[in-house]
Amino acid sequence: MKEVKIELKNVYKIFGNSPKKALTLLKKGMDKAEIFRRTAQTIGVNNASFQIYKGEIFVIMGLSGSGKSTLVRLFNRLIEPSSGSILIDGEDIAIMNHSELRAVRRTKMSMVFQSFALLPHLNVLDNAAFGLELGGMAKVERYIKAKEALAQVGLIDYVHTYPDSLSGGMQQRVGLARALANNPDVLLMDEAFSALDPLIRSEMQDELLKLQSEQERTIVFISHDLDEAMKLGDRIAIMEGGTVVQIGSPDEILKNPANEYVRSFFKGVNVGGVITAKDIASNQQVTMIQKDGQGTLQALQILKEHDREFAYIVDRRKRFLGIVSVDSLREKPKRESIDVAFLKEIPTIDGTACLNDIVGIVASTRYSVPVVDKNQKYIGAISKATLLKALDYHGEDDNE
Ligand SMILES: Nc1ncnc2c1ncn2[C@@H]1O[C@H](COP(=O)(O)OP(=O)(O)OP(=O)(O)O)[C@@H](O)[C@H]1O
Repeated sequence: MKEVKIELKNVYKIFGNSPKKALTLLKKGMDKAEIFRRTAQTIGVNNASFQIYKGEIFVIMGLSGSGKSTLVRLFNRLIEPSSGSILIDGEDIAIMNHSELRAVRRTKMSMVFQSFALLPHLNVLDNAAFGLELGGMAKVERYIKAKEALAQVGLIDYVHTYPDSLSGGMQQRVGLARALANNPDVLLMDEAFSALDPLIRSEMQDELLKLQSEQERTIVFISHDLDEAMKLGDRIAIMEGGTVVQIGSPDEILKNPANEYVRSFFKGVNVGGVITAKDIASNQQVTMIQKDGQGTLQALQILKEHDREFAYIVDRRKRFLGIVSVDSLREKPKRESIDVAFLKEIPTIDGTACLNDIVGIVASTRYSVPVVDKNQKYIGAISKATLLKALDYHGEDDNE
C-alpha cells in the first residue's frame, strides 16, 4: 500500500477580488469563459482532488496557462486556495495559521524555480544557506547543512564563488542545493530545468534521478517537456484550463489518453520505447495445456475444440515449456504423453522488454510469442497483429 504524502480534496483557486460568486457559478457547472464575462474572475485551479505518494516523482504537465504553477504554489500556500483541503502528511495546510505554515515550509517543503532565484551579492555557500538563515538557524549549523547540500549537487569546490561567474547549470545546482539544505520531504520544482541548454538539462535530470535513488523524497515537478516528464515522472498529471484531466504513469497515459488534448501531448512519442511486452501481452490468442496428465490425444482434442493450430505447454507452476502444433502431435503415436511429444522450441520474450526490442523476435516467429516473467512464468502472448497495433501500424491481421 502506497503512503500518501500530499492529498488535495476539491481544491479551487479563483483569481480576482470576488472569488465567491465565481466559485458558486463554477460549482454549478458554468463554463470558465462565461464566468469571466460575468464576474471578471479567472479560474486558476478547478476542483483538484488527487493524491501524491511518498517517494514518487509526480510531474505536472499542461499548456501555458493551464494552471500548473498555480496548483503547485497551493501546496505550500504561496498562493492561497479559494476553497478545499490540501493535506500534507494528513494535516490541512489550507487552514494553518502563519506560524504553523512557516514551520511546514521550513521543515517539510522546498521549492526550486526556473529563474534560479539566486542572490547575486551572496556567494554560493550563503545562497545555499539562505533559506536556513531565514528560518533562523545559527551560522555554523547552516553552513554545515549548506555544504552537505552543495556536496550532493557537486559544487563543494565553489562555496566562495558568486553566481554571476557560474554557468546556468551550475546556478541551478545552487538553487537545488538551497532547496535540499533543509532536507525537505517534499521538493517542489517549477520548470526547474527549462532555462538550461538541452545537454545540461539532461545532465540535471540524471542528477535528480541519482539524488532520488539515494534519498527518496516526494518531488512535484512542473514541466512543459514531454521527454522530461516521461524520463522523470513516476506519474504524470495533465492539466487543461485549470482542471487536472488525467493522472497516470507515462505508459498508462500513453496507452489510454483521456481526451484529444492529452493525446496531442503524446503525439510523436515513440511508443515502442515506452510500452513493454507485459503491457500488450494477451491471453486470448493462445490455448494453454498443462503438461502433466495430458496425452497427445487429449491435446489434439483440446486444439480441435479451440479451433487452434497450436498450444503452449506449461508446467504446474505455469512456467512455459514449449509449443505443440497439430501437425507435430499427429506425428506422434496416440496416447503418448506430452512429455515425449514433439515440443517445439520457440523464443520467449521477457515481460519488461520494450516493443522496439521485440519487433524482430515477433516478426521472425510463425506463432504468437510467449511473454514470461523472470521466473519463466507465462504472462501472455504477442502475435504480429498485436505488436503492429501497439506500434500503431496498420498491418494486415496475420490470421495465425
Ligand atoms: N496572480 C494572478 N492573477 C490573475 N490571474 C492569474 C494569476 N496567476 C495566474 N493567473 C491565471 O491563472 C491561469 C493559470 O496560470 P498558471 O500560471 O498557473 O498556468 P501555468 O500552466 O503554470 O502556465 P505557464 O506554463 O505559462 O507557467 C492563467 O489563466 C493565468 O492567467
